[in-house]
Amino acid sequence: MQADFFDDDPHQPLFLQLAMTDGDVRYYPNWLTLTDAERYLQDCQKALTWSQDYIKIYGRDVKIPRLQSWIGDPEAQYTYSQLLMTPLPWQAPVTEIRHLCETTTGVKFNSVLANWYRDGQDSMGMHSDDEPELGPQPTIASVTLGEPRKFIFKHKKTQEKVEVVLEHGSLLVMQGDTQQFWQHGINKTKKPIGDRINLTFRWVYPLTTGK
Ligand SMILES: O=C(O)CCC(=O)C(=O)O
Ligand SMILES: [Fe+2]
Repeated sequence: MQADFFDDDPHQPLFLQLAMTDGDVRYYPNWLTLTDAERYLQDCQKALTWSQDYIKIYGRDVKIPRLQSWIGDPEAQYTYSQLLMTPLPWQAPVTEIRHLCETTTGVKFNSVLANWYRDGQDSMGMHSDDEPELGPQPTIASVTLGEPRKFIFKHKKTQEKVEVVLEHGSLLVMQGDTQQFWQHGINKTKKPIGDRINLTFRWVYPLTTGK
């Protein structure tokens, strides 16, 4: 990973600005203390309602390779890979982490997609979080708890790749034009690895009915 370290505001945690054109991605290692990260990992595993959803690929229903939970304010309905997700109510661990994300980024979040990668065979295909309900330049705050995984960015036009290992207790913030120009994802790995929970906080604009 190529990056510059930023420490311009002593009241804000340190972050690395990833070296990439057409995008704005910041990585905050050790964003949470180890004690908090451990506690949040266990609390999220226990407290959230997890399900293995299906997505349509070429007209067929395919089980996604991870568990998910969609949480948010009631109006924050969201389509993910053609799946309309109605949010579950906020719960203690995610509400706390949401406030920490809002403090670090200076933006508000009304929903979170939680992903549970149970082992190396769980993954996330390359995609952009560019659904219309997220607006043109969404800020997405992505918190990692548990096993570190390699996060891959791929530029949509130049195919350029940028990789960053997302560590336990870290925060990744994607903003500006990042979703317009880049895809991101997590590959499977044969390494014997354990659980990772990722929380991606978003602001979802309520869908208009066209009336
Ligand atoms: O697990 C991750 O780090 C990525 C999750 C992600 O890209 C998403 O939920 O849209
Ligand atoms: Fe994503």
